[in-house]
Amino acid sequence: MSVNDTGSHPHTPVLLQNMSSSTITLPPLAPPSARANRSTFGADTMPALMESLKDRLLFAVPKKGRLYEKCLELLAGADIKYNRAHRLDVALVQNHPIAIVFLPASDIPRFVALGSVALGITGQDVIAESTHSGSITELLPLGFGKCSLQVQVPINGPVQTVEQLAGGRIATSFEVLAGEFFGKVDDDQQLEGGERTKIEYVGGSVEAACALGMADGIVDLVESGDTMRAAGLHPIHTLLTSEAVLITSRSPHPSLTPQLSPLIPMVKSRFAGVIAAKRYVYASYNILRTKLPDALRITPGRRAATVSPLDEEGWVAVSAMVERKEVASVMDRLEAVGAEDVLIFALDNCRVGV
Ligand SMILES: Nc1ncnc2c1ncn2[C@@H]1O[C@H](COP(=O)(O)OP(=O)(O)OP(=O)(O)O)[C@@H](O)[C@H]1O
Ligand SMILES: O=P(O)(O)OC[C@H]1O[C@H](OP(=O)(O)OP(=O)(O)O)[C@H](O)[C@@H]1O
Repeated sequence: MSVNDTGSHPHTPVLLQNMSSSTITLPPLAPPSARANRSTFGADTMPALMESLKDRLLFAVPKKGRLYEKCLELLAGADIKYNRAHRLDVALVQNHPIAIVFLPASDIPRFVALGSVALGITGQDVIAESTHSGSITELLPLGFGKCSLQVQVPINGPVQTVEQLAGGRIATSFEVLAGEFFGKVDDDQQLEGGERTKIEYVGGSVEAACALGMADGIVDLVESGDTMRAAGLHPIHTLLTSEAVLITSRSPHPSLTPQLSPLIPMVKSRFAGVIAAKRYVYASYNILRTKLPDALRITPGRRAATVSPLDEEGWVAVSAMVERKEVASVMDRLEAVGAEDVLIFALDNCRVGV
């Protein structure tokens, strides 16, 4: 994961670099040589594309990496349909006045904060690292891309605390967050001669830095911990936990017209429905009315369970939403209190909030 939110961005899609339309604010241009090599958006294509983006809400989605597939699933679940031409980083949505803009996850906070795009998906880690975090509102946590930003050191090395790392060398893609964190450690430690911890930027494979002798410790993202274990590292401190979030700018761009503004709550509520449908299942069972209190303690439902009389004296049917991750244990416990005909249904979609 490489983060570079402050300077010019060699990977910023040429479409966005070249467009000059009232609908978007322009990031810095890439060097002419870089532009000359990217022939996807010829002079013929550009005006038509710019015209088609007018009166559309621009929505930035990571173009690759850990968040990409999950974002596509979310868009499909929310019935946001688009055609993406080969090599094109902009896709027009067919059934809404929205255009999806595929950007590097680390650039999305900047585009959203500047109002160049109205909505975006990226990781909270990337937002925290961004110089624009103060201009961004998180609308909805998306439940994927969960990871932690940790200080990791060699398992058998001489350094085992962050205090011992003070004055040493740290390799990271998160220069801002690591710099802030070790700045405080340095302030507390007051090393002789005012020595400070050195933060070295690396764009990826950060875990290799200690073995290569370029760092005493690293600051990097960890999910399962497999990468760090394989590199002989272990965590000694967690700077933050993160997941993917739907974001917008704190101060909406003037291009966000009254026609386009309602699309933001619509996308948010559709995404929330897709997330909830993944998180919950629908449980239904029959039980003797005398055992109902025991059963309702197991399946209280989100607001309350639905209880209906059965056409058999003394029996009721119960239905309630249950968290998917708990479903096996819920079924065991229902059986134990006398529930019969326990059925579990997957939800296709729903509107219940998350
Ligand atoms: N191991 C992981 N598990 C879960 N989420 C992760 C993990 N690594 C990264 N992420 C999340 O995905 C985001 C994008 O990371 P990823 O490494 O896929 O970026 P990328 O777009 O490939 O960027 P780069 O080219 O800079 O490496 C991160 O900012 C973080 O929010
Ligand atoms: O705890 P784990 O589940 O093993 O995941 C952690 C790894 O995932 C990320 O890198 P990624 O694989 O995205 O590649 P990168 O090093 O090129 O950024 C991160 O930088 C770690 O290397």
